[in-house]
Amino acid sequence: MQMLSEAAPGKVRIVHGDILTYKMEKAFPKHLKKAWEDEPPDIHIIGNLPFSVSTPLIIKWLENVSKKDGPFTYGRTQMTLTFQKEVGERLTANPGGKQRSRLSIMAQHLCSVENCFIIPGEAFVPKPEVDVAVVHFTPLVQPKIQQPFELVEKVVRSVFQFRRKYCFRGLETLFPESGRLKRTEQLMMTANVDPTLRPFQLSMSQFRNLCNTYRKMCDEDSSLFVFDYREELKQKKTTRNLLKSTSEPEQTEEEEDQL
Ligand SMILES: C[S@@+](CC[C@H](N)C(=O)[O-])C[C@H]1O[C@@H](n2cnc3c(N)ncnc32)[C@H](O)[C@@H]1O
Repeated sequence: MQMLSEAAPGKVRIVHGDILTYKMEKAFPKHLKKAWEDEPPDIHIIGNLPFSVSTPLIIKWLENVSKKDGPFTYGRTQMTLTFQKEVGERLTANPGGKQRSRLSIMAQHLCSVENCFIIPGEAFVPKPEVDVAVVHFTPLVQPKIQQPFELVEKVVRSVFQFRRKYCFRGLETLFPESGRLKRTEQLMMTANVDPTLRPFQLSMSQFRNLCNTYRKMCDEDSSLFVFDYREELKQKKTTRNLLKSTSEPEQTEEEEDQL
């Protein structure tokens, strides 16, 4: 790095810092800024980071894309980053694909994502245990789901939490126990999604319909978005433990899923 800086005086600036906290919005000259609808700016983020950093970082940057802040205050800044091969496959997986997951929807609803090529592990010294995928991201002018990042995250996380079950099972967890079945049916019918599809089979437009319908339900019931299924489970467990001495232990839904 130092040699690179010396070989190109005035052209290379090296910043020693943590990429997870570095304020990228201050890194480049203001005149490079482009309007969001314009072509991407003359700024390209390239990173070959440890896998433990690149995955949390892409989630953070996807949130920045959604909010048009951080590196995306300059417009639709493009990124080329390396990931463990399997993570690269998840980022680019299509509906029905084995690797279709939360990351596929979170990345593809905000960016056009391209798996450029694979670098075999042997290319590195010391050789890592896994192959490396080089993935390119260009933020979309119009996200495919036009809802806040946190809402999309919540719906997508719920769908994929029971990967091998019908998508109905995961979506149920968006609703409190009282009225859960009725509201899940209402969500699926309004969004026109077959409840017996598996999470990995859902298309982007089905996720969009689910997010839009869930948003309407949240607008009608202000307590819905903050509802936390895990918290409800925890409270049920506490109540059960209190009653344990007088009754047989009951099996919770979460435990059932682990069997
Ligand atoms: C796989 S090496 C790549 C080195 C070089 N960039 C290349 O492509 O040949 C990963 C580099 O990321 C650096 N790194 C690790 N965590 C980081 C972080 N949080 N912020 C910035 N750099 C980090 C490491 O020090 C290491 O130099």
